Amino acid sequence: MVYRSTEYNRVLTICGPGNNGSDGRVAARHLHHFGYKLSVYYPKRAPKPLYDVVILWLESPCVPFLSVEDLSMDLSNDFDILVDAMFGFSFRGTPRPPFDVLIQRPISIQNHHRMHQESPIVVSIDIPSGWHVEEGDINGEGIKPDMLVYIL
Ligand SMILES: NC(=O)C1=CN([C@@H]2O[C@H](COP(=O)(O)OP(=O)(O)OC[C@H]3O[C@@H](n4cnc5c(N)ncnc54)[C@H](O)[C@@H]3O)[C@@H](O)[C@H]2O)[C@@H](O)CC1
Repeated sequence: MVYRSTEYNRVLTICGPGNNGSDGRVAARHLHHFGYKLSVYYPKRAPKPLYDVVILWLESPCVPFLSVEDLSMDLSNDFDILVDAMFGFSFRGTPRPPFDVLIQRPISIQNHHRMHQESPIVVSIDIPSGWHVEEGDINGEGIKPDMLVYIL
């Protein structure tokens, strides 16, 4: 582990509506068992049985699913790691609500805090959210993660 749970304990996983979001919830489950303190934000739930199973694995007092009201304006106060599981290789165009605002939150944290104080580490799964799978960060508004987790 590069970012050990003893140092980087509080993790927020932000999940999108597709399989990238499912990867995020599976990652959350594993991280919980590795000793991290997990929270999951999954604002746009897709009605798919497989996705429901992954939610059932997770939903417990130990891994809260947050509502938008639970998210503080400045996520850097509450979390040491943000897991970006919003979009993977099927992302197209520019982000639609609520992800237009959500994608901006890790980016603005990185821009505002990095020079002055510690900010949460941003870890993207498969593809940084907002990037086109082949053409990259076309709009220049995608997430620039500290770490990308990609499994061949
Ligand atoms: N297919 C595979 O081989 C595997 C895929 N996996 C994961 O699944 C990801 C791909 O999953 P999906 O194909 O479900 O796609 P994504 O999870 O990348 O996203 C699809 C969802 O995003 C929405 N969306 C696309 N563009 C949007 C925009 N501009 N604004 C708002 N919503 C938008 C779509 O309507 C759809 O609901 C991969 O990147 C990877 O993380 C892994 O689970 C393992 C295997």
